This record gives sequence, structure tokens and C-alpha cells, in this order.
Amino acid sequence: MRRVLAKVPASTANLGPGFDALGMALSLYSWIEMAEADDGKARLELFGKELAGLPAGRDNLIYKAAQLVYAEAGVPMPELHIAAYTDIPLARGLGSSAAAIVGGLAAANALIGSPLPKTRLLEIASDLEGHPDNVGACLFGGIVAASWDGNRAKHVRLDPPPNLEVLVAIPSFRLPTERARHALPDSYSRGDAVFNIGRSSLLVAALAAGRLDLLGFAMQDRLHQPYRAALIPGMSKILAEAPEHGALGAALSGAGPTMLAFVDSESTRKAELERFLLRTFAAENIAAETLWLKPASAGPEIVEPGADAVRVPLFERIKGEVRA
Ligand SMILES: Nc1ncnc2c1ncn2[C@@H]1O[C@H](COP(=O)(O)OP(=O)(O)O)[C@@H](O)[C@H]1O
Ligand SMILES: N[C@@H](CCOP(=O)(O)O)C(=O)O
Repeated sequence: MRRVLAKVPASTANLGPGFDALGMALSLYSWIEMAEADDGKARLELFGKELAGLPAGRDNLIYKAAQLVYAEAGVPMPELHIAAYTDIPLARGLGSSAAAIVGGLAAANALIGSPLPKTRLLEIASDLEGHPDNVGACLFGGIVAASWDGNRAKHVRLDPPPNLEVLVAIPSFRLPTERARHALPDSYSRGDAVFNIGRSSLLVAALAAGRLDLLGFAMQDRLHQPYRAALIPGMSKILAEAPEHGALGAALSGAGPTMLAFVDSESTRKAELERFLLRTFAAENIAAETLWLKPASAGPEIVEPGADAVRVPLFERIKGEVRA
């Protein structure tokens, strides 16, 4: 029986001004193991505290994504055995839902011999997620600029500049993306639209050219961060003052509540920046943890055991650690 294991990266969407358009994959991962059921019964095993309480049947996001691959490929849908574990905290703006979707799509596609190109997986993923930014980064790795018209998605992937490190401050509370989208207005002034077009275009060019000195200016946003600030105490102060504490630029990660700062890997001010982020959240009575991450250059990596392998050793080890 075939069995595959997908290692899927986290992602940060928007990067400030690139609302629903820009994303970067991050070195924090979800693991999804998938096989066609030999006993004809659907089964989903969820490991670790993050996935506790999520649907454990065909209504799970991973399972739904897998079903779409079989349907699109015209392959009869078998029952699936799926096991999942994630280090990506849920509903914090680090792309856990994108990782579940992309992992489900990539694993199912690999199981049936990869009939669907990744460009088509991007369209299916954008449809499920509702926007192409973090699914794009999760699928292709690196930095992705993507545009989706509700049917077709086009993207360009950039290698992240060398020397770019990512500090995230992750509050302990969850903020579902859907709720954070409801805080946004239905229309914007021409001034705000022009502001964001300028910053977002400059940001993509700066990232492509390795102009890290421009990030502070280019990451400014008027389309979503100002409206979400009320949901995330401390956010406005972090955006305004992170550069004074050594950040190249700062943004709300995705829909939040995680705050992200880009840092030059050779900076001598990393500890100062980390203290500033934690202190700012603490002043608002928000417990938070920091993580130092790197841009992840790869999308889903598929590990396929040989025909005689019964289980994937790596996933067994992860599950063993989680169960212990
Ligand atoms: N492995 C998973 N299996 C099923 N659903 C998941 C999984 N990972 C994430 N989700 C769903 O995605 C939701 C979080 O998505 P969202 O609010 O967009 O935040 P983010 O993607 O930034 O973590 C979770 O509450 C859960 O419903
Ligand atoms: N462009 C979306 C991105 C949401 O990312 P997530 O990781 O928070 O799901 C938005 O800003 O709503």
C-alpha cells in the first residue's frame, strides 16, 4: 500500500501592504501522512495539542483538500488514512490552515502519481482558503506574489534575500482569520489605495533586489493593519517602534495576532528587539512567546517510503515524542 508523508511550511501573509497578495514561507512545519485505507474505512489521527478538538473525519480540512485532488484528477476517491501533527500554532496568523490545505493537496496528489501541476494546486488551494497569499508561499516556498481572480491564480516566486531572519512574537490568544477580516471596511479612499500600491510594489522590488534598507518604509500599510489594531493590543506600538529596536521592518503576520519583524542575521540587536516585543505585549497583559525563524525556500516536501516500509520512521518518531 502506498503511503506518503508531507512536510509543509508555515507562512506569513501580506508582509504589511501586500494584502491577499504577498506571502513568505517560514521554517516552522506541519506534517501530514496519508495512505489509501486498506480496511476501507476513513480514519484521521490528530497528534499534538494544537490539533486537539479539530474535526477528525471527512469534514477535516486536510481530508477535504485531498478529496478535491481526486475529483480534479478524475480518480475514484478511496477512503483515506490520514495522520497529522503541527508545530504551527493555530489561528495566530502563521498559516496553519494554508499548511493543512496545501499538505492535504500535495499528499493526495503524490499518492496518485502527481497528475496535477502545482499551478493547479494553487488555484484549488486559493479557492479553499479564500486568498492566494499564504497558500502560494506554502506551496512554492520562498516569497510569493500571487493574484487570484476567483478562478485562475498566477504567481511569481522569489528567493528570499540572504541574511534575512524573521522574529515572530506569538500571543497566546487565537484570532481566527475570518474574524480579523470582518474588521476591515468595504471600501477605501484613492489615497489609501495609491499608498498601498506604492508600498507593495516597492516591497516586492526591494525584496527582489536585496534592498533590506527599504523594508521599514516599504512594509507600511493602510488597508488592513490600522483596522485590526483594535483586536491586537500593542500592535500599533510594535509597528511604530520596532525599527528603533533593530528591526528592518515589522508587520502583522497574516491576519494576526502574531507580530513579525525582519532582522538582518548579522544584527547585534536581536535580544533587544525580542525584549521590546515581549515587553510591549506584557504591558497589555498579553502572554506571548517569541520564535526566531528563517524564510523556508521549499514548499511541501514529500517523503515516500519504499514499498516494503510499513510506516514512515520520521513521522513515527514525531508521534512517539508527542504521545510521550
Ligand atoms: N491540521 C488541520 N486540520 C484541520 N483544520 C485545521 C488544521 N490546521 C488548521 N485548521 C483550521 O484552520 C483554522 C485556523 O485558520 P485561520 O483562522 O485562517 O488561522 P491561521 O491559518 O493563521 O492559523 C483552525 O481553527 C482550524 O479550523
Ligand atoms: N491576507 C489574509 C491572510 C490571512 O493569513 P492567516 O495566516 O492569518 O490565515 C488576511 O490578511 O486576512
